[in-house]
Amino acid sequence: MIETRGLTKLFGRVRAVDDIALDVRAGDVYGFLGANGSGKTTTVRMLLGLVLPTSGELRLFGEPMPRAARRVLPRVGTLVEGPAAYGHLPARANLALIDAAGPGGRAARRTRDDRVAAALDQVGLGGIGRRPVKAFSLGMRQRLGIAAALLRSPELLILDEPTNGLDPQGIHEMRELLLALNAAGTTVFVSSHLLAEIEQLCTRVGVLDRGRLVVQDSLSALRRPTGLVEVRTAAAEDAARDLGDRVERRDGDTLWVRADDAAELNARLVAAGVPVTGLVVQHHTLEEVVLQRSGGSADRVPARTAP
Ligand SMILES: Nc1ncnc2c1ncn2[C@@H]1O[C@H](COP(=O)(O)OP(=O)(O)OP(=O)(O)O)[C@@H](O)[C@H]1O
Repeated sequence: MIETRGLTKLFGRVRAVDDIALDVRAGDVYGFLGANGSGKTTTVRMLLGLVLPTSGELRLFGEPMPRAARRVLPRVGTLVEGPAAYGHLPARANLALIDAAGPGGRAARRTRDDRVAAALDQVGLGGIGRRPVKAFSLGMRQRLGIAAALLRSPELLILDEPTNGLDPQGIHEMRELLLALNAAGTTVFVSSHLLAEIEQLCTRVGVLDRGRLVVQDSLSALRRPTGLVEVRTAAAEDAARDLGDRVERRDGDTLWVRADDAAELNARLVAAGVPVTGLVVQHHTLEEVVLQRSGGSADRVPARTAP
């Protein structure tokens, strides 16, 4: 769906995006994670032809961008830098205006009302009535922005920080919405600086650090097992004695044991007469992987140290 090679953008001497090779596949919920100033927005703007790359190649649906923009962009729904809307108009009128600015001519005009109603329904604003957009909460505005992105039933959604400024309830609703759209066949590319959000939402993750793509893999591969299994038992003493130096750490009733096969470990403990009440395979967290492979925040300016 999205493929870049050597994609680079310089602003003067600042390497905002530095030689990145994105690979977003059909069906992905792809999380594009990076600290503030790491280059996410610049990348998204290049994907959409809003900013020209300094060098490198970029394809959407296998077609070169921005050359094929007129063919490609109608297949893409976008939300970049907060949705714009006329505050004095209701949601329906705003979407009708956006729809009218799109391609389609007379045929599109005939089906406009249905399309607008369907998009509002999809984002949970179906019953919103004639309330002007200026009376909307931030969460409702973001949802309206997504509705605008959905008007043409896009195959690919590209969203830049869609949960910015939302409260926990709004973030939860946005996540549910994006998952539902993905389940219905839409590929989703979403940027965020919030690790937990990406971890809960995405199937594949790319991490940008000072313009460079330092991680790109499926979430399940990134969260691979650590090789430790957490064991809970009221007979922790007996378990520790039986397992010997396989026990990495112990805290009260809980032991962390080196084991590649949790079932084998369980069988061994049960055979030794140890009652196991809990057994959890430990996985690396996305946070560990990101911290390991990237430096500090790109826009953090250290204090000058005295000579
Ligand atoms: N038009 C521009 N002119 C000059 N420098 C720019 C321009 N746009 C972005 N930059 C610089 O490029 C770098 C990457 O910025 P970008 O906005 O892409 O990051 P970001 O990851 O989206 O950050 P944020 O999460 O804060 O929006 C930053 O150092 C920024 O200052």
